[in-house]
Amino acid sequence: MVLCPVIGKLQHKRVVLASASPRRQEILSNAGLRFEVVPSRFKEKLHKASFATPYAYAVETAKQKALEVAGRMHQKDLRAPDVVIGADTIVAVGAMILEKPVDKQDAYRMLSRLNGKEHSVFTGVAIVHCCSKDGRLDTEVSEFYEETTVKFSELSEELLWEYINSGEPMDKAGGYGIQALGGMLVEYVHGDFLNVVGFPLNHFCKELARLYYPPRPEDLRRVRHDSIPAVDTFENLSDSEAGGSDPGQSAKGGRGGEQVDGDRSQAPRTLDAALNGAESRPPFPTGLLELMDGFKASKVLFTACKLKLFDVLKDQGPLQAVDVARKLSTCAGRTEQLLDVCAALGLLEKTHRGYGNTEVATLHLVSDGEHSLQGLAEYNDAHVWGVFTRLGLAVREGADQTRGALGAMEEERLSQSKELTLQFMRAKHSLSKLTAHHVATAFDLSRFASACDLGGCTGILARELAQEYPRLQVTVFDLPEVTELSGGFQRGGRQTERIRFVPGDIFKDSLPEADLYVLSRILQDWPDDKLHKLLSRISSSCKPGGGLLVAEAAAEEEGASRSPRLRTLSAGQPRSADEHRRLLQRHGFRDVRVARAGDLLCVVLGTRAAP
Ligand SMILES: O=c1[nH]cc([C@@H]2O[C@H](COP(=O)(O)OP(=O)(O)OP(=O)(O)O)[C@@H](O)[C@H]2O)c(=O)[nH]1
Repeated sequence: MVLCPVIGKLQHKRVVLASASPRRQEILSNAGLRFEVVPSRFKEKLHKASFATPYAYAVETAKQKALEVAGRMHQKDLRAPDVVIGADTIVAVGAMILEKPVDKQDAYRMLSRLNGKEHSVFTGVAIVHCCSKDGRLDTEVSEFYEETTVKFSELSEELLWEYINSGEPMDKAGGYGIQALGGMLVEYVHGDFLNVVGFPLNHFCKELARLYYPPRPEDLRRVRHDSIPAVDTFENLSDSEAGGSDPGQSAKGGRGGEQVDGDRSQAPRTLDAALNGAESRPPFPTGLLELMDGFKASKVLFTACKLKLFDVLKDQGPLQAVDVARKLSTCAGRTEQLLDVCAALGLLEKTHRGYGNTEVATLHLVSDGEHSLQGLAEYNDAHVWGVFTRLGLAVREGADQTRGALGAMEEERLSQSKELTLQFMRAKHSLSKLTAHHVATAFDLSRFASACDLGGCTGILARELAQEYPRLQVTVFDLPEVTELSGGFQRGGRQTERIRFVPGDIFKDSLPEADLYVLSRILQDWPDDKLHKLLSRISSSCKPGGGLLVAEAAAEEEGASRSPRLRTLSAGQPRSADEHRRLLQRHGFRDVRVARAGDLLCVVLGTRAAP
């Protein structure tokens, strides 16, 4: 959702953030901006002494970063993006400029200089509007800076070294990260906090408002002495009331770009006629192009996982591309390309010390992490990818065939090797870890004394149920080859005493007795005949007053994001709340209630009526 209409103004443009800083990426994506990340290769080596002020240096560096990316992209594709955003954050103590420390001693020098004193943090920002005409790149640059004052407490040598040894200072201007451990060093902040973190979002929105909304005459009178709109100006704007425009037009309308030297009254250079005629061109189809390229991004992620790239970087990173290639025994040139794309996708951070995992990679892509999704990536690469290549055939041959694609895969899995079963289990295990808590808590299940998770695989949901409901006994019912391997996924814990694994086939064997039956992400994989067979078996085993809890991918109209639909495309359309309700009612369940569980699932609970 885009709250702020000025951010929305960039929605149909191809926007590029020319920065490798994960903080900038986070600030802008949190604000609802959709953009690509192309880290700048501009070397931050401008001659500081030649700038009259520290902020002039930051603004010029930001501009050069953005222009380098615009130029490179234009050269490569002969088509530059619409907008390139560059930024540069520095710390200034008097006239001295501090950037990112090069090593621990450097970090120590910086932090000692800041110790017990007040300093300024400047972020220079450049918004470059690009236009290609006759193979030539034309740019219009708007630039500004923001200043925030920060004061450090008096800190002991011991504390400074402890902080330096945490590793946090190394990729941060001035050698500290105010948003993390570095926040403990800070006594006060005057000004925009996000500016210290790396991007002055508020000023950026004001700048967009200035560029995209030409002033009405009464506004001109009101803001005559300050061309930057007040905060409420951009917060209250909407397209209809303000008459949005492109910056080329606003430039014609006379609102000037802010100059580095603080002269805000000068108008910026206008773009050539091609940009002024932009109204007649259709909006840039960013979303569509993203869709067309989406498979490439998935394949990059799968390949990096398969090569164990994130594991290597976790243990030994950051590493230069050539060292990564050596460790993975891969081609150096191609490895560097893979690393750069991973950085552009937000999976890696690229700094002068080399490539390292981002937080999301550390959390979800390292194989032995508590929240690892490695198994899912591996399985999607090895199997789901193949299923989707048969999507055309499935669609041509009808819905049952489409559903059959996953069913066929399931059957293929069953007839195949232990390694394939393990791969399937790892995928299900990692996905269940994300959703189990939501499923277990979607309804109050404390009235049930026993539960049976049908197709419960490694028992992740069983564990969550046992943890949530202290008197609940849980049975995990799954195929013998699955229950046999499930031991490898168990870790200790008191609640495991109340969990047992029973081998069996949900379609053939008698179901274990239980007050509550659970089907989590099972129904979606089967064609209708099998699905009804399964529900009718459950209905026969369930005592009156007992329950059936079903968790399935949520349908889009219930507010789910696009991904659940994609995830189940080859297994048919996710059911709506009403369809779920009717399905359970048809099999003898009443009081059917539906709830959302997290972002992905819809959970349904029904009570078995007396026959
Ligand atoms: O409190 C904090 N202060 C600063 C930061 C981060 O520091 C860096 C500043 O470096 P720079 O502006 O040169 O940006 P880079 O990271 O090198 O990326 P570019 O590709 O844009 O050059 C910046 O990442 C801030 O976010 C911080 O995190 N906390």
